[in-house]
Amino acid sequence: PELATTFLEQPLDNPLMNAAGVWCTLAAQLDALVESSAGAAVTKSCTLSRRDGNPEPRYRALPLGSINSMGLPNEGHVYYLDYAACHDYERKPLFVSVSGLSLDDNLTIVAALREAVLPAFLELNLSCPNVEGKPQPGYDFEAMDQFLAEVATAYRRPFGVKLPPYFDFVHFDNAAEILNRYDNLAFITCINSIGNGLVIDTESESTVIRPKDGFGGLGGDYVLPTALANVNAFHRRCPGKTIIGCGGVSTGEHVFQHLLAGATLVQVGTALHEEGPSIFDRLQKELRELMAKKGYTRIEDFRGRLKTL
Ligand SMILES: O=C(O)c1[nH]c(=O)[nH]c(=O)c1I
Repeated sequence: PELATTFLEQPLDNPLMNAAGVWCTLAAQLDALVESSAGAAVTKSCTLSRRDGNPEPRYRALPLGSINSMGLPNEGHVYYLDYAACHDYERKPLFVSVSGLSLDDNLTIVAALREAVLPAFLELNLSCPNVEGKPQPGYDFEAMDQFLAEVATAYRRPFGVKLPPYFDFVHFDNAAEILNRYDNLAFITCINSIGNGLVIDTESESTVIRPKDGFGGLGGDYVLPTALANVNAFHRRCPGKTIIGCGGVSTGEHVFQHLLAGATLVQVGTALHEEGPSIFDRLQKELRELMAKKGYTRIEDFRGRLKTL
């Protein structure tokens, strides 16, 4: 079976990539992703200036996934624009994730990305749940609409957004109605971590991460059904846009389910953090085996064809 696919008319060897924030904060990590069999790569969400992020421990792997409150540690937007300027786009696409701390910061970063005239894809992160005192725009529809109006106008080129998970059909409807207003908003990445979960260690009777009294974003097995729901909800509501699935992927079967739900590309976070970039070989092998068993030769044979009862 063939895993080759296209994204915004660009050819990719396969639909797999990292989730923003995982294995992508430093150039050496990004180089490892470019060397790996991932079909594409995305940079750590960046702010205007470099940030240390939250105090450690701020990430914890768990039997069923992970919890994190990294606090947006990154090298500042220029570092990632420089990386994007040196990337070989013939080899695989590169996405630049942007999560400015204000609308003005986002506009400054987006303007710099546009001035650089690079083939990189902008993934505007509206869903970081871990910066104290900063509510995430994805849960404030007025703010989200304002951010998108200004960024869409300033950037003028195709871009995408990284959304938080929603849990209510009215929220799916309201978010989709906003996204559909922007013609150059070309792709939607669902989902970011499920924000502000609390993991308790019974033996020590304590939280397991330091920031925010132990509250942090959940990833891994915990979030797969929510991720699939958000992928399918926006696939149904935004027919003109491309969906990137993210959340709960650790096997080829999970990749298959995201594609069935309507995703075009599939991002891997927690499992990549734990297994390393060789995971992309395993996921492709498992996906090919599943496709062969089902008699599919290409991704378009089943992508978006989830049946209902
Ligand atoms: O804490 C983080 O750095 C972080 N952590 C997440 O789980 N999602 C995000 O978008 C971000 I910007």
